[in-house]
This record gives sequence, structure tokens and C-alpha cells, in this order.
Amino acid sequence: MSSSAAAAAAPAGPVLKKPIKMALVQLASGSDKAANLKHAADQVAKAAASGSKLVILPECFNSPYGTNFFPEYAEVLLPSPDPKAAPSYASLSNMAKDNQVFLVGGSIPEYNPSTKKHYNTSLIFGPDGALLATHRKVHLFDIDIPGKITFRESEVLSPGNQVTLVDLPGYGRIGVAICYDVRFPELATIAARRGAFALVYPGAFNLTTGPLHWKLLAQARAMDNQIYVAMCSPARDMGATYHAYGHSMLVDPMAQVVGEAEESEAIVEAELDSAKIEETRRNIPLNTQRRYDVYPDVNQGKIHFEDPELPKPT
Ligand SMILES: O=C(O)CCC(=O)C(=O)O
Repeated sequence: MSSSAAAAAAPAGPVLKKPIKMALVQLASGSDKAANLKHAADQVAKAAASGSKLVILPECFNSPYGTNFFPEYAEVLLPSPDPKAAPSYASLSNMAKDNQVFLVGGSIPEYNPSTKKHYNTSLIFGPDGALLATHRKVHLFDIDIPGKITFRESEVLSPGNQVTLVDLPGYGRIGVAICYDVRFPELATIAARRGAFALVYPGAFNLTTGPLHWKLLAQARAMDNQIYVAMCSPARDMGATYHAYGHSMLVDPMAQVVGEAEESEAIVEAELDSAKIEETRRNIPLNTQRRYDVYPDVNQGKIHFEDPELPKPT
């Protein structure tokens, strides 16, 4: 189901209908896109072979990360993805289908020739290889910490315009956003209020903000919303121009880290269970204690669940 369908109220019943094993593939990528895609496919197959049904790839998994690389590696997805102009789209769809998994395909640089805009875009596929949803990074990574890191995605990229909720048939709903988006609690809270069982963030923090905030953000989003939070990074490559933090991580609804990689290539796997969400919400019943008489519900007002420009799910 697409983001627009998911915009309906939270589905009835448990937020996660049955346990699901998740894999965070902390991938070592280089500058050769075809090699990156092949390597991603091998790792997704490995995760599926060990029983994972929901597999996550990192931000910019098919290219080096950096504003100068976005135009060179960008793929055209609209009006429809031509396999020649969008090899990553075709590969991701095949990875999902060949392995019968739900796949959050990290993110890839996207180019829309009709608007001449670039985006940082995540494609989410179902086990039949069909596109379930598309998320374009809503909050661009523009920061300046003097002497440490300056990064301005907005020099090249345009922001996405929707909150992305994805229904995984048979399981439940997830919220998907990308990296810097995790710093904005609104997206996470909207997803949780609309019944998501997990928030999934392909991300690529750095060696300044990674040690400071990566784990804290994952735990904060999990604690506030009492759901699972997954953050999936590329492996660190000190020979690359951008040094990713690594530490792909899954945090449970009590904000406990249930799986964490170090800096090199790894697959982090763990089972997600509705019982843990329900137990957390029973023990600390935030959902029934909110004071909408004092402040408005985050669900009030217009929330954009559908960017009309984005491809409809297949
Ligand atoms: O928020 C941060 O510190 C890092 C964000 C980032 O690396 C990204 O959005 O790609």
C-alpha cells in the first residue's frame, strides 16, 4: 500500500501482526556502480538466507557519498524507470523478488529531467518485486561545524515533500525516512501515531556527529514513539572522501539497542515482535496519557502523505 493509502487512520489490531526478522546490511561500497549493485545483491541474498524478511540497505549504497557525486550517479525514475537509465531500480526490484523479502533500498541519487532537480531517494519494494513506495529525503543535510564538517546537500539536491508510510502486507506499517530526517521528530511521531511498528532510516552519519548523536537519535525516536528504530549506514572507508560512521543499529521500543555493527561491513539481524511494543506501551502508557486538551495532536492539520510527482506504487 502506498503512502497515500497509509494516510488513513492506523489499522486496527496489533501494529505488527506477526514477528518479522529484520536485517540491516552495512555495505562496503566503492565508486563502481555495477559492482556496488552486485555486492548489495549478494548481501541481501545472505540476509534472506538467514531468515530476514525485511532487509535494509544504507543511504547512497550504489555510489560514493558527496554532493559532487550525486549528478554523476543519479538515475531517472520518472515518468517510469527505464532499466538503462535506472539500473539500481531494476536491481533492487530483482533483489526483493529473488529473495522474497521486503526491501528498503537504502537511497540513490535521483534526477528528474523535466524539473532538472536531483533528489536523495529511497525505493521500497515488496517480495514480488513491485514498488511499494518512494521516499525523497525531506530534510537536506546542510550543516557547518567549523573545523569539523561542512556539508550542503542543498547545493545540488532538492527536498522531498512527503511523509512516507509503507504497509507491508501480512505484517504492518513502517515509516521510512533518510539520515538527517531522523533529527526531525515530527516525521517519526506522525508515523507512530498512524500505526507504524518501525521507523527505518538509511543513513550515513560522519565521524563528528556520528559518535555524538547517531545512537542517541535512534534511542530518542524509539523512546518517544515506543516503536522499533533501524538506522543503516554504509561501512566506513577511510580511503573515500566521506567517512561514514557505520554502527548500523536496531533499537527496540524500550530504547534498548538490540543489534549494532562496528565500522566495517556487517549484517545486523534481529526479530521484531509486537509483544515488545505492547508491553512497553502497557507499562509506560504514553498513548493514553497525551494531553490533547493542552496541545494539539500531531495528526491535526494537513500532513503530506503523497507527493503527486512521485511514481505510483506498481
Ligand atoms: O545529521 C547528521 O549529523 C548527519 C546527517 C547525514 O549525514 C545525512 O543526512 O546524510
